[in-house]
Amino acid sequence: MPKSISLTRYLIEQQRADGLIPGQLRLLLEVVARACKGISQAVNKGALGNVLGSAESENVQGEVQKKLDIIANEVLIEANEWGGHLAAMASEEMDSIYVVPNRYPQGEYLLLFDPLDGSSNIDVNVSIGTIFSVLKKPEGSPGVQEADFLQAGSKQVAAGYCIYGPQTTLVLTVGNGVAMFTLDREQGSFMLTQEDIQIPADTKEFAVNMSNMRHWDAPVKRYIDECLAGKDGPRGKDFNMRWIASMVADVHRILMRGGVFLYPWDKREPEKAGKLRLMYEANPMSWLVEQAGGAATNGRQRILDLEPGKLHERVAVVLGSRNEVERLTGYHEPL
Ligand SMILES: O=P(O)(O)OC[C@H]1O[C@](O)(COP(=O)(O)O)[C@@H](O)[C@@H]1O
Ligand SMILES: [Mg+2]
Ligand SMILES: [Mg+2]
Repeated sequence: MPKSISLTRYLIEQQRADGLIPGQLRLLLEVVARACKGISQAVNKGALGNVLGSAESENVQGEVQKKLDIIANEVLIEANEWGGHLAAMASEEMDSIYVVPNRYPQGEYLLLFDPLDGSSNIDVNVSIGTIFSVLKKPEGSPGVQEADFLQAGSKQVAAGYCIYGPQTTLVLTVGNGVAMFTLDREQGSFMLTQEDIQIPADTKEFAVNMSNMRHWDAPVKRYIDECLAGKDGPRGKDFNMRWIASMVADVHRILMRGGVFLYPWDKREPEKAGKLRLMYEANPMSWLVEQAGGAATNGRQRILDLEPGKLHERVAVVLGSRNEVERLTGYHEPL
């Protein structure tokens, strides 16, 4: 890998050489990256910037919003609304879609985001992130409505996340493998630090919130019981466990060294398919994981094939090292 390739240069090369990125999409991704730099700065300031703590408001899912949830949402909207590449945006923190105001030029893309993932970790200085997904507005539909967003994850044209951890790192796919860029704070640029990221097919590490074990369905319980049985159990090997409670950080670890991540359906709220949101958490992460050679299902079906019924739809998630995802998916009865 040649040294010193910035995100801008990487995207221009993808546009030129591979024709994978139309000009408007390239500009859109640069704006998202710029917004992430702004969010990273706010995260870094922490208490000094008065950005920690609760905002005393609730989002559409009934979750108490943190100040940084709202700041990150505003940064993303303000950065993206005037550039001319977007028709509308949707966010975990907004009830309905945000249509680009008439005073700005209208573009052909739809941007979805979880502005701040891992909100419970904001105040305790643990890695958090921004997750994003880009879709194309369906052709021929006048204006833009929520229904335009309801496309399967397989229709994404770009997806990624930015993790605010010991380093600020942006991980991206446009359907040509997964590339990673680390923020060089002296230059103010994201620099390419890894290309063609691959998740090993096998692993000895799982990530799940074990405190929910008594609420799980039998196939999930069986899978974890077998991992816990270690060398003496049916798997014949010892497993390690990690749970950061920021999906972005758990998925980042899996992209870096393998592993399997589970947030299954459970009996606490049986009417919900899962905790995580399909359109701006599971879909972008599933595409990244597949592009890195891994797999992602809801226990039965490939996540990228699910047809969303609503913007804030929830989904059960199993993703990561291919053989583990296939094993757990195999434990579920087919539909
Ligand atoms: O606290 P729990 O139940 O373990 O849930 C943790 C999960 O919730 C999330 O924080 C949900 O994301 P938000 O912070 O964006 O709502 C995931 O990132 C994480 O995997
Ligand atoms: Mg989230
Ligand atoms: Mg969030």
